[in-house]
Amino acid sequence: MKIGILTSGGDAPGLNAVIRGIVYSGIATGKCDDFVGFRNGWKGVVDGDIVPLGRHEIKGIHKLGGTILGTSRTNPFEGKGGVDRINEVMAEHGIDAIVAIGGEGTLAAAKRLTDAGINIIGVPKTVDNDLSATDYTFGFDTAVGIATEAMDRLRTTGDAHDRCMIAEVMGRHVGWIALHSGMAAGAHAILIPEQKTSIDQIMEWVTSAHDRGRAPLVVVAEGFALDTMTDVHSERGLDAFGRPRLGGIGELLAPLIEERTGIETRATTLGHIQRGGTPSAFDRVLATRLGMAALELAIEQKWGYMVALRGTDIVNVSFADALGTLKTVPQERYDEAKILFG
Ligand SMILES: Nc1ncnc2c1ncn2[C@@H]1O[C@H](COP(=O)(O)OP(=O)(O)O)[C@@H](O)[C@H]1O
Ligand SMILES: O=P(O)(O)OC[C@H]1O[C@](O)(COP(=O)(O)O)[C@@H](O)[C@@H]1O
Ligand SMILES: [Mg+2]
Repeated sequence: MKIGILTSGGDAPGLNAVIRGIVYSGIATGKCDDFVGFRNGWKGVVDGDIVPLGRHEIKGIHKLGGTILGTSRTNPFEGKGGVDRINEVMAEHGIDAIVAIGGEGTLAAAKRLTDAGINIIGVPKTVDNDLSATDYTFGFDTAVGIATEAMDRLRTTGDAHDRCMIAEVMGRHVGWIALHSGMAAGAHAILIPEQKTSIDQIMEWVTSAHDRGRAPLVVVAEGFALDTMTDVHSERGLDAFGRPRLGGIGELLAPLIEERTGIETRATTLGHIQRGGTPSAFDRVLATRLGMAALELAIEQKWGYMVALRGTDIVNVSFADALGTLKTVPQERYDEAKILFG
């Protein structure tokens, strides 16, 4: 069997470890030794942009951030794409199956293509950790680690100047990165999309921390909205799929907090730093195991399934069951964190 691998959507630390896990386990078990990579996500499938993937290409890549294959947010049904074109490219290159490593967007496309008869296995990826079918996605632990380290640094400069520091993190429409990095850094307030909050409440938390002699740290997820806002804060237009590009809520909150509390306030948006660089050990192990399990699924020809983490086990979930609902931060996880606010 010849397997083509692609990485699609926003990159996440651990993508290379998945690629290595698939190829290496295929070769090591003797189950498959014929792999190629599609460059830049679905774009490479549609364009027939294909590179060899052998032992040489995957050597040591589990330690590297980004993806050796490149990624994009290309929709495989748009432009010259579509089922016929993809079948044509696969036949031309003798490719029997695709392993698609991506988030909910990539996997939604994978489901449509599988329904049309193309052999696809999925591997879930996102720093946002918002896929409901898996307990954790690789990339999340690394992003939380980077954000936590940044917040530790924001706290020392905040302390030195007696300022309120706002750290804005990624996560799109969920607050997982904010919740975990905020708890790890000991934030005085964590603002997430799942919990609309008033400026008065934020002011109360900031003032109470400051009254105890602390330099308040406020962690805000990019998708957070104040209770007075009708929509998320977006000032950079739409992405290729027509979704609002998020970012900037921290800068919006800073003058409001400063004005109401009288405490000098600075905002830092961590942005793509959270997705760059070397994956954590946890993410390398998770990504490698997911890659190995994806290879097994392909050998079993379980098309239309993705691998997922449940507890400490790697399990299989059908695309149909995996897609649909976002994994948001449950009320009890927020309530637990909130006890330590202020
Ligand atoms: N329902 C869908 N059908 C077909 N293609 C889709 C669908 N949803 C998303 N895509 C395509 O997949 C790309 C990757 O999805 P995106 O959400 O950007 O990243 P991720 O895979 O990380 O969630 C999108 O830019 C879009 O072109
Ligand atoms: O890299 P871009 O296109 O600016 O997108 C930023 C978005 O990508 C993410 O980092 C990851 O999202 P996906 O996993 O859906 O690709 C979000 O947290 C963020 O909102
Ligand atoms: Mg997505």
